[in-house]
Amino acid sequence: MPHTPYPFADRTLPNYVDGAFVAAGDTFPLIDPVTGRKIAGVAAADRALVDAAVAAARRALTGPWGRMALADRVALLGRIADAIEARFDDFVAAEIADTGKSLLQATRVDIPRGAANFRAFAALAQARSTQCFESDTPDGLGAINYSIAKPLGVVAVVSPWNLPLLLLTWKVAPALSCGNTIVAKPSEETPSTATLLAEVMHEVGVPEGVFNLIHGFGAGSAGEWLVSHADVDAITFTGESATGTAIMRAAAEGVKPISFELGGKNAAIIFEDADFEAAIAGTMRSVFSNCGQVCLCSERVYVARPIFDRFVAELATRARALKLGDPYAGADMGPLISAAHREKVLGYYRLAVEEGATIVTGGGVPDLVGDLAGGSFVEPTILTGLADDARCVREEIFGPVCHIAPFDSEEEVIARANDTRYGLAAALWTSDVKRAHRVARQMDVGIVWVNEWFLRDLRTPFGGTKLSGIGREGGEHSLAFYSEPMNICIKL
Ligand SMILES: O=C(O)C(=O)/C=C/C=C/O
Repeated sequence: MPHTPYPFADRTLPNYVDGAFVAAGDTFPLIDPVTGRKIAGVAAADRALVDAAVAAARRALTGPWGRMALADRVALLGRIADAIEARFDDFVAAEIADTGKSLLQATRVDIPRGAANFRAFAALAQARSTQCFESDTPDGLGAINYSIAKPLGVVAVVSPWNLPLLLLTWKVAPALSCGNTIVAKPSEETPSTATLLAEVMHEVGVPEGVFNLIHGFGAGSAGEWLVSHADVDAITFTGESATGTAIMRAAAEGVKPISFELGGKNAAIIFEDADFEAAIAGTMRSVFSNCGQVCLCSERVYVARPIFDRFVAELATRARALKLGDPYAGADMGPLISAAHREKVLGYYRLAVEEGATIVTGGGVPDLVGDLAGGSFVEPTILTGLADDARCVREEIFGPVCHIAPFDSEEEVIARANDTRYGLAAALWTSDVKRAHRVARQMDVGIVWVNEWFLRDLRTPFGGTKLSGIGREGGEHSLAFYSEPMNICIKL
């Protein structure tokens, strides 16, 4: 179907430093995962450019941005949201070119959240209050203690390839709303909407140095130089737990605040009294959305034994009906992000068989022809029959796959669902309101959905426990992370 062309076709995506687009130096290829073809080149920031970006961000803290009134900062965030919406089709085309995600996912979730994140944190910053205490003193004259929120300073933002614009702006919006400046490093797989965001910032007049964008990939590149940079004040990262560990080591040197949203091996629990159709539809979304490449996806599904066979059969029927292919030809599900990630997921499909799984559906590569034959597609896959200690049940796969197991009691399924080193999210399906509250509270995760999945109120605490991360984003939790509170005591 006709659609907006990819904005950077056959060009070099530039870095954005101190208000200028910089495309000099080495480049690396940008691959469209639908076809496996190179669609552009990406300018890799060298260490000098990373230094320049951090220095520009430092300078901007004491320039017009640092002196800007809150109302003007809030208005600027609103203009960024307006500009994203004005270029909505460009952002959709860019996000799909980088990821191959479905038109529905890009137009209903990813790009709308880009604007929504800026609007949410403009409103939260505007409404923010601080604390004040009237204090008694021995002389009886009293004192006033009040607190103010100051920016952290220069914030390093390292964002992932699965929800590129959503997750980049989920950090950039609150960081800016609190008066910080930013050096952002998007995933090498998905530089396009981040580069469009830099164009938007430039267009709406965000002062130079406030938002900087650097590209790079692999070890010994921009991302590593950024998170270990001595003049960065804080680091926020969403991505794999192993990368989080490496970033934490780099942050330790300067004792820097870190905000991490990492991996998951999330459970979906379907009780016998669940609304069956809602549970099936909701679990289709929580397993296969974005080709299973969402940290909140359900890779472990537990179904009450009396409805187990019916649930497995129905989910498999619907999984087989998913249309894979070109996002612009109405595909329900696109490819994985890259050939390398496809190899990782296919490795788990093979491992599942070795571990004794029954492959209810999928387990391989779809038979796609023409341009799509070069894409990183895998079949939506449903496994059963694995033991709870199987690697496919314990390790994050990050693909369109789940393992479904029966359970017999509430206590049993809670214990099994919590038996993981991760602790991000859970989805519970039940019609019993008491059970919903009782079971939700016992889940060792940061986020529980009941009879829903990925319904998002941006004011709620968002993040995970254990290997799934450190801290919470969302609402006042983001404002708290991106601020340094200061208490001032006035003797009366
Ligand atoms: O919806 C959000 O705000 C969010 O952070 C989603 C994260 C998904 C990670 O894969």
